[in-house]
Amino acid sequence: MLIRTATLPDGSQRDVRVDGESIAEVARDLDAGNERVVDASGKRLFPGAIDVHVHFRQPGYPHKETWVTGSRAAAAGGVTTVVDQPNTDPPTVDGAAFDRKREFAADSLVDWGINGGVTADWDPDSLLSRRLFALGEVFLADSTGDMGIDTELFADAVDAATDAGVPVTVHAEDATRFNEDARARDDADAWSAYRTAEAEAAAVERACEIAADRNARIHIAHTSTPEGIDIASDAGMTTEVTPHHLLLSRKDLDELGTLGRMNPPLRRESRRRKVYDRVVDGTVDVIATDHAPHTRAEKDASIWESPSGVPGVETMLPLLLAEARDPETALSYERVRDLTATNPAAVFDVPQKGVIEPGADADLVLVDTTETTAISGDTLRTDCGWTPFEGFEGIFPEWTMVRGTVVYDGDSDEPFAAHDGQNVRDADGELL
Ligand SMILES: O=C1C[C@@H](C(=O)O)NC(=O)N1
Repeated sequence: MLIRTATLPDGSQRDVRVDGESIAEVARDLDAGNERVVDASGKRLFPGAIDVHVHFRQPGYPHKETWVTGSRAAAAGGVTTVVDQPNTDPPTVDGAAFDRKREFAADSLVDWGINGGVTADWDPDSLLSRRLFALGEVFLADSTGDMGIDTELFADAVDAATDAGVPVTVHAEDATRFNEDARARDDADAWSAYRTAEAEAAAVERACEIAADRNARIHIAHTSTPEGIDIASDAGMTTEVTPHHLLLSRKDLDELGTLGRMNPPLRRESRRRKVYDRVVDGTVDVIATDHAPHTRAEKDASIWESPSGVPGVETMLPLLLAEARDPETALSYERVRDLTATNPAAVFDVPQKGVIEPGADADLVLVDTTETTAISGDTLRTDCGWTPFEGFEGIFPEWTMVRGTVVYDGDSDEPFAAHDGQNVRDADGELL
């Protein structure tokens, strides 16, 4: 396929030739051979997004999401690689559980990686002998799945992963810093009052100290506070922010109710703005969704009983593109590309993804940034059927390509192609 006159994220116009699964050429005025030509003039072409933090719920909870519905949601949102987290049933804490999850991942329309987790009864030897994407999210406090561990076990896990050459991602909250007084309340904001910003900052600090003592590098998942971001960044570690911590705050909880409960929770508007600044200025490395679907019926409970988590894989890139288009924000299309594709590929060492360059995987997303659509839970592909971003404007893909195959075509009556997503390759081009 020859994609003609596409506007790349940096504003330059190029032709992009796709040959098989890879990008063959990126240049001006390429001659068309015997191939399909797509006129992309006036449209923008992005590298497919790499969402390094999704919960696709299989095995264990297929009523919340499956690899089929989750990966369709990803493709419809311009995400061409997803990385699944270990809090499934069974939890992905040994080699057998990894192998079992791999069978479900075979249903994925987009490329994928599988993370391994840590619990008191994990089996590091068998787990780390598998081709993990990363060890993580390692939970330093309980969340969905109750996989919180203490810092001693965390230190052992960092040692084991570092010896095996596997990156570590951390869910950093310190439950000893939660505000027990908030337990007396029953409004939706009580969750944010309970799981405090200080609890995140303290856990980030401790995790970074443990890593630094070992000369190891860790990646802090879904940082929700400027304090947490700054501590990690000053310690030379990488950070990730979710779209919900970037765009929503405690002031939205009146309307969201328990749909706005997640871990870490939404923060005050003043903190959200500072998180946004750090996303714009390059302090934050990665945007990832923490796509954590639960059914509406499950969420429809008291703030203390409702499960934590919101869906997000389908709306991340559309929301960020709408932010970049808005002249009132300082977010650029180039920065969106870096946060969603180039940086996650660099942080996790997946060099064949995240860039539009000859030799890279042809993971591409074409968008028309002149058109926005109001986001609605009714039309999203995630099986949970709701979104915390109801009514927000998004710029959705016209089509999404994974390794040369258009897996999602928004103009078609049958938008999803049959396609086998693959485990991403490691730096040597070997299948993970
Ligand atoms: O850490 C997590 C886990 C996730 C889930 O539901 O799996 N939901 C969250 O809100 N945070």
